This record gives sequence, C-alpha cells and structure tokens, in this order.
Amino acid sequence: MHSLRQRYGGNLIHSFVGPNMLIINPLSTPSMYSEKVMHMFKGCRREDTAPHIYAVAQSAYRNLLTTQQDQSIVLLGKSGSGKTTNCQHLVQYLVSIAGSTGKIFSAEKWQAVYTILEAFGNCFTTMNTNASRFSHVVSLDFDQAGQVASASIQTMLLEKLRVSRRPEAESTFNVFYYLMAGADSVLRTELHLNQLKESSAFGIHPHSKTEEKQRAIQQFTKLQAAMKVLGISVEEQKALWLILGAIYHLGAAGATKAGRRQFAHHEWAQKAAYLLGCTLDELSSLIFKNQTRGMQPLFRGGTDDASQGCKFTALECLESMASGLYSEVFTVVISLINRALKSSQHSLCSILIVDTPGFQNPRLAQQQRGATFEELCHNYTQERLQTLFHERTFVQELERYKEVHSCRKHGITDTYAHSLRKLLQSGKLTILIILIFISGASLFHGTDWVEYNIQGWLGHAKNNPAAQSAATLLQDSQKKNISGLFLGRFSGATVLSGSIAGLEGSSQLALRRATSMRKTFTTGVAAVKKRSHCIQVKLQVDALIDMVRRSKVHFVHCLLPKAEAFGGGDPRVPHGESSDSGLMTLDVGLLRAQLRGSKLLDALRIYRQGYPDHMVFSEFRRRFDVLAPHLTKKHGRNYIVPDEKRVSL
Ligand SMILES: Nc1ncnc2c1ncn2[C@@H]1O[C@H](COP(=O)(O)OP(=O)(O)OP(=O)(O)O)[C@@H](O)[C@H]1O
Repeated sequence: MHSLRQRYGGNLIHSFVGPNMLIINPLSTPSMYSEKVMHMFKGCRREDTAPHIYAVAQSAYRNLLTTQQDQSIVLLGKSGSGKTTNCQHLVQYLVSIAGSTGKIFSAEKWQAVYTILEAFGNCFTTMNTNASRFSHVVSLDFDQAGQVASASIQTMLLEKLRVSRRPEAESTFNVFYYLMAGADSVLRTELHLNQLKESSAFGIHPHSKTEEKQRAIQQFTKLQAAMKVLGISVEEQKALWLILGAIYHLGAAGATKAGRRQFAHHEWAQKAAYLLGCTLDELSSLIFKNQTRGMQPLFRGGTDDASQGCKFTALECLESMASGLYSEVFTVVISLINRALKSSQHSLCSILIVDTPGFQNPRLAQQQRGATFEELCHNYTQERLQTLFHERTFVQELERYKEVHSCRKHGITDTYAHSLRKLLQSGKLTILIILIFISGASLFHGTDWVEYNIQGWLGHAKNNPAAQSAATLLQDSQKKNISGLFLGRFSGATVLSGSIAGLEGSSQLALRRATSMRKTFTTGVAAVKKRSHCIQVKLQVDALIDMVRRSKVHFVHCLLPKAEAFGGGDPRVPHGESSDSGLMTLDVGLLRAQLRGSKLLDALRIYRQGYPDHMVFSEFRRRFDVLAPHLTKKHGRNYIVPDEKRVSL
C-alpha cells in the first residue's frame, strides 16, 4: 500500500504485480500516452520495461510472435476505474506498433470505432459520467509477418432495457441526447423532433443545461464524422436516426395503465409508425396484440405462458418493443463497424481485448437504493472473469507444481491451499447469484457488500414477444433504407441475434470464434431455454469465458483512487497541477478493499515463492533448439518426447 501511494503521488499510476498489471485511475490527463512513448516499448521484453499499459500490449504481442498462440488481455475493476480508457490505449498501441497489411487499420479508424461505441453503448451513471453498458471483445488477427491482417468487434450483454427504464438520476444512451441536440433543421423536421413532449414513458428528455447541449451538439458532429470514416453511408445513418426517433416517439406515446392494452397518445404513436415505415395498426398489433404468439417456456417451471394468457402490462409491452428496437440498432451498428474492419488477408493468431462494464455498487456512490437486475448482470460478468483470474493464477499453477512434484520442496503448498479455499468461496458466489432470483439477498464482491432490490426481477425471466417482433418490423419496413439495412444482414447469426453482435467477421479466425459461440447457445439445456433473459445472460458470459479460456490471458486490474470520483461533474484536472493529484488524495480504505477483493497480494506471494516464469518443454525446444543443432539434426524439429514431464524432474 505504501509503495502504491508513493508511486501514485509521483504520477506513476502503473505497477507490475507479478505477471499482472495494476493501474490506479489518475482522474486527470497525464501525458504518458503518445507515439513517442509507444516506441520506447517496441520490441522490449516485459522485464526490461517500466510498468505501463503499453508494456502489457507489448508483452502480449511478443508472446504471440514467439509462441504463435492466441493472447487475451482482460481488464478488471469497478465501474469508472478506467478499463475502457486502457482498452483504447491497448488497441492504439498494437495497431501502431504492429502496423497493418496495406495500412488498413489506421489510428483514425479506431478512434472512429470508439466514438461510435461511446455514443451507442455509453451513458451517465452514478458511478461513471460515461459508463459502458455493454461488454465487448476487440479481436486483432495477425498474419505471419506480425501485422494486423483483420479485426472485428463482438459485443454482448447490452443493457437494452435502459432505453425505457433505469435508476433515477441516470441517463439513457448518449446517442439520444446527441441526436436531439445535434440534428439539423431538415433532419429534425423529418424525425418530427421540432416539437418535443414534456412527459415520456421512457423518461427521454433533451439536455436542459446550455453547456451539456453544446457538448451534445459537438458529439453529434463527431459521431457523423466517425461514421463517414467507417464508410457508413448517409442513407444508412438516416435509417438509424429514424429508428431512434421512433423510440423517442414511442416513449411519448406511452401506454394505458388499465383496461385494454394500447397506446395512451395515438398521435405520437402515429409518428413512431411513420418513422418505422409501418401503419399504426401494424405497430399497435405487434406491440400489444401478439402477446400469445411465440411465447416460450418460463424460466421457472417450464409453464407455457400462451396457455395462461398474457402476463405483461401495456407498458411492459411498449418497453420491450423499444428495447428490442434499440438492440437491433446496436447490432446493426456493430455489424457496420465490422464491415469497415474486415479484410480478406490470411491471419494466423489473435489478440483479444476484453472490456466489460465494471463492478457496480450504488452504495459506493452514496445511493440509497438497492442494485438493479442489470447491475447484477454486470457484477456476474466481473465475478466470472475474476474467477478466471483465480483459476489461471492459483488452480492451474497448483496443478502444474503438483505435476513436477516441487510443491513441498518450495514450501508453497499452504499458500496454495489457502488461495484455493478462497477460490472455492468465490465459486459459491455464482450459486448465490442463482439463489438470489428466488429469495433475494445481498452479495459480496471481493470485500464489497452489495444490496440488491429484487422487485420485478421475475419479469426478467419471461420472454416478451414484442422484443422479437422488433426485428420483423424493421425487416418488413416500407422505408427502403431501414429494410435494406436489416434484411439479410444477420442471415448467419440469427441464433444469437439480440444477444451477441458482431459475429459476421470474415477472417477464418473470426469464423472459428463465431462457431464456438454459436455452439454455446445451441447445445444441451441452452438450446431449450436460451430465450429466457436470465439464461441468455449466463450463456453470453459462458461464450465470453470460453473464448478467452483458449488463449494465454494477461490481466489488467484497474483501481479507483477515491469514491468521490463517481458521477457528479468532471473531476479531471491536468495531472500534477493541483494538490488534488498528490499522495493525500488516495482513499486508502477504498484502495485496500479493492486490493483484497482482487486477490492480487495472494497472487504476488505465489509469484515470489514459486517459479515465476515457465514454458512447456516443446516450447522450450522450439525456442532454443538452434543452440543444439546436432540434436535437431538427429531427431528432427518435430520430434515428440513421449513424457515431457520427465524432463523437468
Ligand atoms: N489512464 C487514464 N488516463 C486518463 N484518464 C483516465 C485513465 N483511466 C481512466 N481515466 C478517466 O476515468 C474515467 C472513467 O474511465 P472509464 O470510462 O475508462 O472507466 P471504466 O472502468 O471503463 O468504467 P465502466 O466500467 O463504468 O465502463 C474517464 O473519464 C476516463 O477518461
């Protein structure tokens, strides 16, 4: 702790913790990221460099080149701790240093990708003024020469319900504010946004403060420019704005609270129908009347809802349609991004960078409310990634040591056993999370106690057909630019449509990843229950973990320096210019809790007591056989030792 405080006080936000990287959010804009700094790390071994996020990227890249094995970089930490920011630095480093075949992946292109993701997937929350509300994996596929040959993005676990419902004091997705503030008069007229309604069932209102409005206008211009960089045509952009406009109008239309399920204000619903390219009757029937069509078994008990009549209120139906439409928009945006990133170059292996929404606890942001279902989903993903960290750091290490019979010799058995016990404790969490659906409870994340408010959660287990109707509605739209965008785009990915986006990658490696993800959704119980929202969440996380598990994983732990960093205004100042960036501003209690929760100290202890670096014998031979040419000559390069374990004894 002393060491971390000293370093942070000296503007050193990065530290190596054994093989892991720890980064404390500087809450400022330090000048440690530039092309000049990138070149200081180029070609270096990790042991020879200072701790930096670029050192992690370089280490993964070097490993990829020397072993030709897929690498993953997984970012862990609380919401607002800096995962997405570091993810962007990792991508920028790899693309700049490795270069790309025919220079197809410029830094400008990646900047555009992140501008679009930020607009469609981020929002204001009490923990982060610009929080990501979806998980994403950036895959960079490298060719024989070590250059980026193709790239793609897969996204999952989008918090789509946020469009219509969210905790008080939080916002919907940024793009709505950008569009409402930045649309020019022609677009505004076309979307019927000249007159806005004061009340909205979805609580979507334009910014009222001048500076927020100003910023939103700038962001909309930036977003349009980014879309242009990625080759998204004006017509395609228009289709997206039409659907977003329609979602706004659906909120203004609202739904009846009692009696027949229908719109509360038909004139606004009419505008939504017009923008979507259908009639009011068609829209109304898809939202409110199709409720018994295509119903799936419930999460619990397997009862068929169709036999019991519809259980959804009119507002729930409306919300499902809105979130279904937004989910389709998001999926198509990811698909358009991937269209700009794809290439037909042959690639050998990949680096995957995994960024998911950080751990959420409203109590940390001084909120007097229990955490929501969506927050549970983000926490569940973080827990599963944290469990992967345990598995790689403790369980696999222990097994390896057992294999070479060296545990006792080095006296590390006890430490391992202790760590293993902790691992088992964290394993119980997953079971508890399932129990929570039934009983309602609080959960630990590391050392952090989270209270959940489980009201209305059973509704999440049900599958509202209005959400599925959204896809049909868009494909059948009378507006050619809308139907053109949605028809045929997902022909190969229908199984996963609405859950994992971006599986249309063209490289062989991308196709392999897509096939393996599809398998997760189509085998065993998953095939039957995949339409339940809760099961979908689990399957998406399973698919994510499966994808990462096949590779060599590098972990980056991002920490928050103090709780005041959450929400409320912009705490950013140029680093080092204010007393705010010094030693005293670290919240030691918060930092200690995060360190304990991450189990980084246990990992460090094991790293110091055991053999920190190792490689399997075949790899050792591949790397060093040039030093013993007579043996290579005798046995050949591909000679296989039947029992390689014996070599280490
Ligand atoms: N290394 C860094 N340098 C400069 N600013 C940073 C750094 N890390 C984080 N920040 C700033 O901290 C804020 C939160 O960061 P970011 O959005 O990346 O967090 P996150 O962990 O991805 O959050 P969430 O999980 O909620 O999406 C941003 O304003 C970002 O600019």
